[in-house]
Amino acid sequence: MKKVLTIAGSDCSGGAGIQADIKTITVHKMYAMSVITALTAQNTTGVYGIQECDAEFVGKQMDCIFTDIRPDAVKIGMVSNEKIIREIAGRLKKYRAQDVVLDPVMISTSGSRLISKDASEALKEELFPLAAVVTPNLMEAEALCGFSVGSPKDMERAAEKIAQYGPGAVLIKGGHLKDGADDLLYEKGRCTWFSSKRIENPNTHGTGCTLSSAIACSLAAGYPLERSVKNAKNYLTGALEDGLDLGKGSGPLNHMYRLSPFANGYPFR
Ligand SMILES: Nc1ncnc2c1ncn2[C@@H]1O[C@H](COP(=O)(O)OP(=O)(O)OP(=O)(O)O)[C@@H](O)[C@H]1O
Ligand SMILES: Cc1ncc(COP(=O)(O)O)c(N)n1
Repeated sequence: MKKVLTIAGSDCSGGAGIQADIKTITVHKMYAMSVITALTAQNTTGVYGIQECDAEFVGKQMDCIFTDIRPDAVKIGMVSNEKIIREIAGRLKKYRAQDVVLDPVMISTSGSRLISKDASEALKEELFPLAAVVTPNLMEAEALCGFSVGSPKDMERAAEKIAQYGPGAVLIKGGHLKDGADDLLYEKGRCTWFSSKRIENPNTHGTGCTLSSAIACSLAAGYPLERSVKNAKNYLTGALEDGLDLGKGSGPLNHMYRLSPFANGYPFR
């Protein structure tokens, strides 16, 4: 059984963060482990409170995992302050973690800041060089590269700039584009586009968390990055297309949307 670790914040309403990650990993028939960096009080309408975890305790959780059940891949989501980021980076290096997928979560769909302003620098310096791929959305790409990113051409320019922070690759997600929902993978100077039709569903809470966990699962299964992104995009599209409608705001995805193809193990071969 492949093992995948998520290092992220808890979303008590189950749509994003740790909960979305564990659902994704489990539906991929893999063993999910979690290091919780923060508790959030949130639901489909917004984020109403954040309780950060003590940084040393984040490190302790990582020690417990890496010295016992070693993960085949790691997904990183919400890491809200510099101390937590440094603790995570130190442990990833110490344990030589492989196949790290970093979702640089900055602001929630509902508009709340999930990372402190000064932590963005630490994220770039400490965690980007350890990641096989980083997966910013358009707004995060803007914050990282310092110019506005609203078109496919901008995405290509932004990816090239973000790649300079040292990750293996950059995937800029196009979920917030005006037309379509095309994602751009920039790897070793090469751009590959992953196109999909735009699904008219306002319930997109946790799409980024789900995509990054699904990429980590495919990497854990041994697929190369490009194919892993393709698999993850297919998984995400199915979970969004299913049209689950829960809560009063932007609701969660349906991870059980086609459970039967998963019955015999990893479904994308
Ligand atoms: N309406 C949509 N139709 C089709 N695909 C979408 C749609 N919205 C988002 N996606 C896809 O979902 C994935 C996540 O992209 P998005 O840009 O929404 O990330 P995000 O903003 O980080 O997500 P989150 O909502 O978790 O913060 C991408 O593969 C994107 O193309
Ligand atoms: C704990 C946690 N992690 C990540 C997100 C981002 O997801 P979204 O942008 O869909 O709100 C979130 N809302 N909460």
